Amino acid sequence: MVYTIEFGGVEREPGIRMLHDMKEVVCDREWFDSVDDFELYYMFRHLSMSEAELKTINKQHLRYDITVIPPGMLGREFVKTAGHYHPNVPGEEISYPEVYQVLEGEATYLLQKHEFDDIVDVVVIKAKAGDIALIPPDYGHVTINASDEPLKMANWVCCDFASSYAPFRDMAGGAYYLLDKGFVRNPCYEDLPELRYITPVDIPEFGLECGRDMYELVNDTEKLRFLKQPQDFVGVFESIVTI
Ligand SMILES: O=P(O)(O)OC[C@H]1O[C@](O)(CO)[C@@H](O)[C@@H]1O
Repeated sequence: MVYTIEFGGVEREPGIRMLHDMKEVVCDREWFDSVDDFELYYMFRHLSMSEAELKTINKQHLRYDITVIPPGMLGREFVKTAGHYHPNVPGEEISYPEVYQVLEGEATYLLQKHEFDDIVDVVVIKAKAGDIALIPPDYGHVTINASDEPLKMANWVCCDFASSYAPFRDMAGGAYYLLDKGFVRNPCYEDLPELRYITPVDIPEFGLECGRDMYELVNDTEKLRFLKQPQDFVGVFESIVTI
């Protein structure tokens, strides 16, 4: 039976990420080779509470999604998303950012920044229900559910681009794996910086407040312009990532 959620009074069917979609990025290869395929997480994209709001969201080139990641282990590793980067905004030297909010459960976000062939920064944000986690431009990201409850999270993102999964696939996953014994380095990456931990914060410039449902920004989409024109908000991104 398909796992569904209700949003805006409508039952929604998900896109489903299967274990086999994650073939290249799972740490525990022995475990991977020993199990049959199964459903890992559920992606409900292009959501809105009403048709009128969907029109507003589409007109603004935005997308509001919900993702549900049931708890579980991929062998020794906690269940996670495939990991992706976003492309640069056309004509700019900066990539599209994204913002997540945990709706239920707990998330561990792993963010990593490339400069040429090097990873120059790796950041962990641990977030609980209500918390906001901003993915600044130029950071690839993975979401991990390291709890024993389902993780339900929302995101706002610009809908004008396709995510890039290849950098994570080519390196057998993110810079660090979160195993039952804690974070370990992914040996495919050379010269990794130490993990940095930052905490979820309110971002008043973007109308984002921990504990306040960020879907409400559908009524104030100007606040979400940073998702489409991040080049105008570089100072705000810098202040958040250095906290
Ligand atoms: O498997 P992916 O594409 O990394 O997706 C995880 C979630 O991230 C998003 O792509 C947003 O970045 C959601 O639409 C999706 O549900």
